[in-house]
Amino acid sequence: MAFTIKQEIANFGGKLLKLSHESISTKTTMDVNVYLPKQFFQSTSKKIPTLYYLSGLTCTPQNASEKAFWQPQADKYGFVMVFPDTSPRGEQVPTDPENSWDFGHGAGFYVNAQKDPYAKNYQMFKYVHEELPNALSSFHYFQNKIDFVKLKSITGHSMGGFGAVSGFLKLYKDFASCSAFAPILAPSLVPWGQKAFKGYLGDEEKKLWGEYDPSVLVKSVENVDDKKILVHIGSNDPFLEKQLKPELFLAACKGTSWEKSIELHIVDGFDHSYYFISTFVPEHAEFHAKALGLV
Ligand SMILES: N[C@@H](CCC(=O)N[C@@H](CSC=O)C(=O)NCC(=O)O)C(=O)O
Repeated sequence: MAFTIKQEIANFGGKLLKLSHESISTKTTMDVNVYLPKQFFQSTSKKIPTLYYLSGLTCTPQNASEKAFWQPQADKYGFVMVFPDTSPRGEQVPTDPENSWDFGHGAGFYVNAQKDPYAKNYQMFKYVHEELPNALSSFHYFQNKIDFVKLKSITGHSMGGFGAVSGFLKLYKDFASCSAFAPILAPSLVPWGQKAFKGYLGDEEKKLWGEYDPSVLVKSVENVDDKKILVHIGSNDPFLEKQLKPELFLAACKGTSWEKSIELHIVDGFDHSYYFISTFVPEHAEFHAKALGLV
């Protein structure tokens, strides 16, 4: 499917492209930002790997593009950044009946909805993990110089941190590495996750909840390649105790192949914002660059 280039912006050593395309999965127009590092504009025989960044509640592709400062890191190591949107949007797309910001528009939770009226559009897992990488691969602008499908890693923030870890565990072989900032890692047990899973997957479908919940997935996905998951959470995060609850995820990992593979850092004084995220982006960039064979 073709992309429309809405804006092409010189940024650090490369370019930020603001794209949109018609999605088959969501049946809507989807926005996505792609940062092309300086290496894209130099002659290279090797394909450039990709780091996908999944944003949190209320975000569009702009939040992280403007405030996370991934771009200088992408230039430093030579990876492409992809910033997808967080949900389908538009007047015809149903949203939260309560009009709250934790469900519906801007809150697709990276699952494939099964419940009406959301199932028609909220197919974000399929969109992010299948449709988008394949569509980007065939976009002529990129001249086949980028590997969007086979050489990729994933990261994200909050709802997007959940999406990154959930997607990584479900598609273990597809990703070189995974990290997350303030992720929701036990969604079935916290209010944001319960509301989203109930609305998109159904209250009666607890088995389906487990197919996305990282705290359930770690019990069945074998970490055969001894991959690590890097996580940072601020000690002053207002959502730490009610929504993030990293202790539940650590407890779930106990006795599994993931027990020694979660590198969790609770960092003193930081909150939930992009001031926190941008502080630790360089550490996450290096972590992914190593796994992608760039250092
Ligand atoms: N209602 C507020 C707060 C919403 C918020 O904090 N959103 C976070 C993600 S929370 C978990 O997924 C966020 O990333 N906000 C965008 C930002 O640029 O900080 C609001 O609407 O901002």
